[in-house]
Order: sequence, then structure tokens, then C-alpha cells
Amino acid sequence: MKKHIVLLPGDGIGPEILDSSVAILRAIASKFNHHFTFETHLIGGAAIDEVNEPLPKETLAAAKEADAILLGAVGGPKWDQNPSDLRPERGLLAIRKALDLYANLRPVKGFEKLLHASPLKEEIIKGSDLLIVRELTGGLYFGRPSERINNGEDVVDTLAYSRKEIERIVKKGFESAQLRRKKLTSVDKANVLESSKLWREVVEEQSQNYPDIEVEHLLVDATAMHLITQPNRFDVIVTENMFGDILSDEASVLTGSLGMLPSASLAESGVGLYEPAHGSAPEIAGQNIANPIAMILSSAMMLRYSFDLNEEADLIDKAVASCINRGLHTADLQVENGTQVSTSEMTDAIIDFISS
Ligand SMILES: NC(=O)C1=CN([C@@H]2O[C@H](COP(=O)(O)OP(=O)(O)OC[C@H]3O[C@@H](n4cnc5c(N)ncnc54)[C@H](O)[C@@H]3O)[C@@H](O)[C@H]2O)C=CC1
Ligand SMILES: CC(C)CC(=O)C(=O)O
Ligand SMILES: [Mg+2]
Repeated sequence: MKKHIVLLPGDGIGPEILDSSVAILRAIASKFNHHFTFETHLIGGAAIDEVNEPLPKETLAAAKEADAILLGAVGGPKWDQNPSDLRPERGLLAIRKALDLYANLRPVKGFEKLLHASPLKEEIIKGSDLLIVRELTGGLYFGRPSERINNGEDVVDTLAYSRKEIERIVKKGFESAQLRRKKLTSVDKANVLESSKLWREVVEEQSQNYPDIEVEHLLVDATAMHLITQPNRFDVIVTENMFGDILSDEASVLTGSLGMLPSASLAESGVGLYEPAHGSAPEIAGQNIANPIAMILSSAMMLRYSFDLNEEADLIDKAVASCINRGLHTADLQVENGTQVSTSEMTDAIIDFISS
């Protein structure tokens, strides 16, 4: 199979972990006789430094032509004082919007070997396996106005959703639950927010079409508590953009590290973008110590969702599991009797499994 993949390394640890993913994909291509081509483009702070915009037109044009996109991460203190249209994060939001990547799927599944790497008790997190379906192109991060007002003394951000935007992500939530354990938790703040009231209405309406799915509504504050006290009550969580952003970082604690959480950002039709759930971790960039697994598992999601290469994706998942079960771990994880390895050593170990 021939596929063309656009690479957007971005900032901080983005380039290092993306290099790992490309090495893994080259091993997969060689084993299964696929032809993957890669084309690298600028995004985020790297793009600001080079061409003074966080999402250059050339990047967007190449992304639109690609069969899939892999993105590292953007941002860092270097650009923290920039005006808001020259922030690296703007590039990420802009590409999500431009490609209509409305559905961000963030699976959260721990490994037995890493049960003690989490600060949470083993009996709480054992067996947890959930999927966060996060709306990605609406809500607070995109609402207008979003600005300082009254000579900079006051401020406004806007949380806006159309019924259509809510309907399509809720549908994705139901469809995802059908493929899993058939339980959907819709998370909102319907005791306060108008947007959440409409959200709840839409979930109730659509539940009529999915009689096999058990539906529950939870408020986001209580969800934050349940996630780390009773994670096994969750199968699929569907929620709006900011709630999903926050809850997914929290859920990463179940796996031991934010560096373990992959994601797929999908459109209704058109190219998909695959990125770790974490950010650019600038304080560990360039040291060959970042955990590449979130990025590597994101590339497995790419093979599965964009190319329908399930056997190949399964092999990456298996290779990662094998390395973790052997006790290999990067510095972000503490593993009893484990072996701490660098980013590149972890990558090489995963490749060895794939190639064997
Ligand atoms: N998708 C993206 O590109 C995102 C970008 N950001 C940006 O990243 C920058 C840093 O933000 P933070 O709040 O520090 O979030 P972060 O996710 O970069 O880091 C949070 C913590 O997790 C650790 N961490 C994250 N990924 C890791 C990995 N693969 N291996 C080992 N440790 C890892 C970091 O070292 C840090 O201690 C900011 O500029 C922020 O805006 C934040 C979140 C998402
Ligand atoms: C620019 C941010 C919204 C990125 C982020 O934190 C995320 O997508 O998880
Ligand atoms: Mg986030």
C-alpha cells in the first residue's frame, strides 16, 4: 500500500517523538511491504520563528493533500509573551478548524506492569479502559469574542456551539460505545451552562436511536472526581472541547504518565491528524528522555483509522506492550525492577519486536 504522510514536528519534544514514530512506521513498511512517504512541514513556534505565522499556508496545503498527518506538539516559553495570533497553539487550533477535525478520540488504557507507576491505588485503577470522545473544533477555544475589553481591564471568552456541532460529536460518542462495552457517559455542566443544556437535550434525543447503549449524564466536576476514584465505571465519555482537554490529562494518571496517551483527530470525511494528548514538554526537550509511546500509539491509530491497516496497528500495540511488560520505561515512569531507557532506546526496542 502506498501512503503519503505529512509530518508536523512542532516544538519541544515534538521533533524527537515524531522521529520515533517515523522509525517505527519505516519498520512496519519494510515488514509488510508498504510504501510510506513522508513530507515535513512547519507548525507552531518553529513556524513562527521561520515565517512569522503559526500555520503557514504551505503547511495547510500539504496537510490537505496528505493521506494522514502526524503531529508532535507545539508551544513553549520562548513564545509565551507573543500576541495571541502569534502563539504556537494558534497553529494547532487553526489546523484542527481548517480540516474540520471535530472528533478527538483519546483512549486511556493502562498496562499491568505500570499499575504501580500511578500514584493511584492498584485496586482503583486495575482494569480501567476508557475512551474520551472530545469535541475539538468548537467551544471556548474557538468562540468569538475572545479579547480584553475596557482598556484591558476586563476580558471575555465565548463558549458557543451549534446544534449540528453537538449532534455530530454525540453521534460519534454513541458509535464509539457500540464498538466497545456499550456505555456512554455524557459529561457537561448542565446545572449552569446553556451550551450544556442543549448538549444534554441532543444526547437524550439520540439515545432513542441507540437502545442498546446505556447512557448516563454526569457533571464535569463530579466526573473529575469519579475518574480517579472509580475509573472502571467509564467506557466511553463524550464531552465538549475544554472539558475533554482537562479530563484527558487527568485520566492519563491512570496509565502512569501523560506520555502514554495517544489520540486521533478525525473529520467527517477527509484527512485525519494523529497526535499525542500531551504538549511539548519544553523542560525535557532535546535530552533524549521523552516518552515516545503516546506518539507511537498515535501512529498505530493512524494505521487503523486512516489506512485500515489493522494487523500493522496491532503489531505496534503488541510491540509497545511487550517492551513495557519487559520493564522498559522512560524517565517519566517509575517501575519496580524496571530498566530505564532513553527515547531512542525505547524506540529501538519497539522496532526490534516489530522486525523479529
Ligand atoms: N497538543 C499540543 O501541542 C499541546 C501543547 N501544549 C503546550 O505545551 C507547552 C507545555 O505545556 P505543559 O502544560 O507543560 O504540558 P505538557 O503536556 O507539555 O507537559 C506536562 C507534564 O508532562 C510531562 N510530559 C508530557 N509529555 C511527556 C512525554 N512524552 N514524556 C515525558 N514527559 C512528558 C512534561 O514533562 C510535564 O511535566 C505549552 O506551551 C502548552 O501550551 C500543551 C498541551 C497540548
Ligand atoms: C492548544 C491546546 C488546546 C492543546 C491541548 O491542550 C490539547 O489539545 O490537549
Ligand atoms: Mg491538552
